[in-house]
Amino acid sequence: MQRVLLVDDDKDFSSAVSPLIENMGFAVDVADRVSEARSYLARNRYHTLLLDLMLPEGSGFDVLDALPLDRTPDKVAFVTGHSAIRSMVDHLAGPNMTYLVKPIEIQQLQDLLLRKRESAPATYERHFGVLVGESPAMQALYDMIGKVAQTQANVLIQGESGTGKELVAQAIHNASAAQGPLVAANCGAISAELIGSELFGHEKGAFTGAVARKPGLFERANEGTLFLDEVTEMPIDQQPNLLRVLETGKVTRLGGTTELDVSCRVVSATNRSNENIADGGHLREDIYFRLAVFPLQLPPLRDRKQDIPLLAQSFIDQMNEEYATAYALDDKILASLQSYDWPGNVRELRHTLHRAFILSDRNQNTLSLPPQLGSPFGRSATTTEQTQSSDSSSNLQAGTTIEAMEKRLIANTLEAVDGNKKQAADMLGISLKTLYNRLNQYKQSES
Ligand SMILES: Nc1ncnc2c1ncn2[C@@H]1O[C@H](COP(=O)(O)OP(=O)(O)OP(=O)(O)O)[C@@H](O)[C@H]1O
Repeated sequence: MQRVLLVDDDKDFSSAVSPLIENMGFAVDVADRVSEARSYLARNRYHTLLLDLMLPEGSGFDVLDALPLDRTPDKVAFVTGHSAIRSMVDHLAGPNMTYLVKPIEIQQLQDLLLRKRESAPATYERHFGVLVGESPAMQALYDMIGKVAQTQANVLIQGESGTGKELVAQAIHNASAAQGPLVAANCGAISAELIGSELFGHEKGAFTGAVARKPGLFERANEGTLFLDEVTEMPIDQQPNLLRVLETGKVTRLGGTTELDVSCRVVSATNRSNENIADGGHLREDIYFRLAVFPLQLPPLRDRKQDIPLLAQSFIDQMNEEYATAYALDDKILASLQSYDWPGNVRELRHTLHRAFILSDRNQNTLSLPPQLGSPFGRSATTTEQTQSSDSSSNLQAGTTIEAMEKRLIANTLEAVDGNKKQAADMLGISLKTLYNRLNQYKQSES
């Protein structure tokens, strides 16, 4: 939620205006002196600063003087009892500076806060260098990331596909004092035969094809963070080896005899729910408790739709930078992005904007969205009937590529088994590894 800072020593005025601002969908902080305002500004970024000119300890300008460069609000309004202030503010003002004369009318506040919000590009912060979003759910997540990063606790991140689990692992690593690197492995994509050697390393000659000594991922992540994505897809017979390393902090390479000390935080991730992990026997209970010392649940995007404008703006900014373009998002586009449920979460949003970016007319600078939002991985925006009829009409249409058909088949199968990749691979008659390879290919071609 965007924030407003109200700096005024007139307590009656602050307590009358704050609820009005809150009703307009903002969080409000109130400061009654310069030092308090500065301390709020050091901690938060504000959409609007409402500033009384005359304050204990100085003036509203003293608050502005101390504004951190990266915390410039979208708009500053001086609040005064004297209309004579107008000429002064007009003289000083930039396009985002204005004034309000007491008593303030609701309409004036709405014009100031809401009109600006509609027309200005959303501004966003990258929390821990990577995560965008200011919804209460994301704020709570940042709080937990900040706390757990100060410890060495292992973290299990759960959430639907595309909610940002990998990014959260990066955020935890960034926020920690780790000296070593972040090393990532996708447990579902490594074959059962190779996973031991990938994680723990091997000595030369340990098995056919082991032509040289290879350190494992645990060793490479020493003093850093090991990210085990899709940890619940790790073959069950490999899990005791993992447990041993987690318990002892020692690793023995395959074919080796020496125990090596390894010290790293293990952050793991899964799309599976707690019930599915337990009932499906995907993770041994003892491993679960070692990995999930600190469990984190990522909210789906449909439950934090106020993050959509910020995320969308961040993706458009990235593309504009990469292609030296100047596309903007208008209110109509934002409204239609916010009206969709994004079953594929942030990844699907990003993909849709990328597609829109490619399709848009570069001379117009305004992005045009595809007529239908969503991807083959989307599950809820269209009704089942709509999906079935569109499927049946296009299933065997001449001109569809085999690759597109394969992608659709994989998407539909995953949908039918509620995202369970093992079951989907079985139904499709391919190995889990092949399924992951395909999904990774699609991911790469979308990003
Ligand atoms: N809060 C966020 N801020 C910015 N980008 C985000 C955020 N969350 C997700 N993304 C972007 O969305 C895409 C998917 O994120 P990520 O790969 O971390 O999801 P995931 O939950 O690990 O998905 P999967 O379970 O399918 O592996 C990436 O392009 C990532 O950069």
